Amino acid sequence: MNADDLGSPRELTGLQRRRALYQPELPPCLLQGTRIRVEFGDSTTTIDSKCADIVAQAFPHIFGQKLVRFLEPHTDTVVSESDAQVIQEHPPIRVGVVFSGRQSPGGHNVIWGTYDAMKAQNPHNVLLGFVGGTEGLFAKNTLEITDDVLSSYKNQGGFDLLGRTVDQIRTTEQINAAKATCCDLNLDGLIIIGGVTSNSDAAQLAEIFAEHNCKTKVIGVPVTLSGDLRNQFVETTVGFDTVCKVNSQLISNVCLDAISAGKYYYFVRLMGGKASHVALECALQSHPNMVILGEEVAFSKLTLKEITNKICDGVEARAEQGKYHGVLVIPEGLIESIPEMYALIQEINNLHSNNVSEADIPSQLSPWAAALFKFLPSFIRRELILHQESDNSAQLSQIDTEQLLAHLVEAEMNKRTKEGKYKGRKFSSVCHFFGSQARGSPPSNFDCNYAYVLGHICVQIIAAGLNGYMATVTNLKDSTNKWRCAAVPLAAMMSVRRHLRGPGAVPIGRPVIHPSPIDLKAESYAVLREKASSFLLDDFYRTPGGIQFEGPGAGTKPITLTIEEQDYLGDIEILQAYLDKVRTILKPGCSREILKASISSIASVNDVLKFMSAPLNTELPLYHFN
Ligand SMILES: O=P(O)(O)OC[C@H]1O[C@](O)(CO)[C@@H](O)[C@@H]1O
Repeated sequence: MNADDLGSPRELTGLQRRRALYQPELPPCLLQGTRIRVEFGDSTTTIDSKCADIVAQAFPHIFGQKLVRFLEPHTDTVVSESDAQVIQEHPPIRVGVVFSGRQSPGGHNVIWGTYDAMKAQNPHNVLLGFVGGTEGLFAKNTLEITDDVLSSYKNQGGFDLLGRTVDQIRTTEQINAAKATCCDLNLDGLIIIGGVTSNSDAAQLAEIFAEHNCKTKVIGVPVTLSGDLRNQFVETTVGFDTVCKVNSQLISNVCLDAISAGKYYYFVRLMGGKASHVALECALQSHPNMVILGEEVAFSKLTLKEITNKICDGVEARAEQGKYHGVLVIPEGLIESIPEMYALIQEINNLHSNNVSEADIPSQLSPWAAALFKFLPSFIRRELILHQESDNSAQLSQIDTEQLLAHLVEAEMNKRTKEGKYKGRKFSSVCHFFGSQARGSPPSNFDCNYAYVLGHICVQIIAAGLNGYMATVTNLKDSTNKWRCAAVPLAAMMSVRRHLRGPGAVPIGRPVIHPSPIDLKAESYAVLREKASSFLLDDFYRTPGGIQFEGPGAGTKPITLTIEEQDYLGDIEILQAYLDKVRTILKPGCSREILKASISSIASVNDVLKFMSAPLNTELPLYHFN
């Protein structure tokens, strides 16, 4: 990457110029300018109480800190004056900000929000961006953020204002370099923008700074498209909303393309890290025929063979209905959830950690792993041994799991054909990986607002002198004026993995913030499973459309369903009821195709609602049946 290309003014298109004019909304507590009430709540331990001792030992300086809320100064409060304060004085401060995670729509607005809040507190405040991500931090490569610098990056996608590199502040050398930079630049605060790994690194840095009496306060901001930094304190991450909306649109386009020609199976893999939040959300939005989540595969311990058979059974069932097209959605983390693949990847990771070269890895695998490795197509073998991610795991974005599955499904379908078990047309597939197509999108209004608010909160955290905290906002499903702003100790989100379950469980590894998996007991997953056979056979495709930033279409989409769960469940129930009702009044001769076309063109749930409450003989809204 050429650092000279970063941070320079961009030539904006008409849409980008309009987007730059969008003014993100702030909740009331942040509208009061500099008069904000800081309220200290309970002391924290950790989200997994069984690890509290280990976390306390690893982070003696930042463990156990209090939860903090930011409120309007006049808010009635039940806490004593010693537990709340309105900071009156704002001497000039110097703050650094760094992108330490993969690009995610909305990241630029964290910087904008930080800048605006700093300038409102004191016009002499200085915000320095580190050019080239964490490597820029180590090398003290800065760009002062000004109105001019920001002007072409407001509400825009990408991370190209500052760029990013290794996403890691972990080795002694890296930590020392970061410390030297913060001391030399006399920083009061360092804001680290990223996901679970970067926020774990932020905690480590905060601990070391506290131990060495370094005055720089370290703050983490939850920004990752994966949506996996989610726990009792964090509802969602910046970028997840946009990425799910864009991917859902892409999937629904693929669905309509598939049904139009009726000849291909589309295998779509979605970027989103180890957890399957993006895949679940997009499946609920677009209703592809099949979706296989990593968490359910891990839970049921499904092998590669079983997954292949499951897909082939779906293909056969559809062929019986004369359908030779379909759409399968998988998360990129699926590969690691398949037990035998997980074990193989672990062996490869261990060899990497022992500095075995990529070329030598195949010959050093254990016999069973070598056998599995040999069975895999050569493109997957090549991808599996690529060098590791910054958290020492496999590079999921580089492993074409959708192509592996398409390859195995085709082989199995050919076998079934030869054996006379499958008599349908030849199986044919097209593969897609949707990653940067969505990741580089202009952020949705939700992500613009969320990121901008988090930037403001970072400044309040630094003004309150807090170290080792994450900026958070809750109540996100409500309008911005009901959002609740807070700061949560990073140590409170940490836990340690265990080897086994139960009393004999042995903790392994150091405490970090782990990605949260899909909760298989959650309502959203239950809906997906309940509708699985309808999705598989009925081509119940849903067209959420592209993001509408303004105008009549802008307010029609909910934020991600996993936050808006209840509203969505209503939506899907209504659609199903609509389908049932349509079926009961179909005139003889109305073809199934027409019915399907009408269902997939439903424009608004309100139309359906109106129809549902009308008498049975009412003419169908929007659609005509022969
Ligand atoms: O584009 P890159 O560098 O391959 O990064 C992709 C990775 O980044 C993430 O978005 C976040 O870690 C993962 O979901 C994905 O595997």
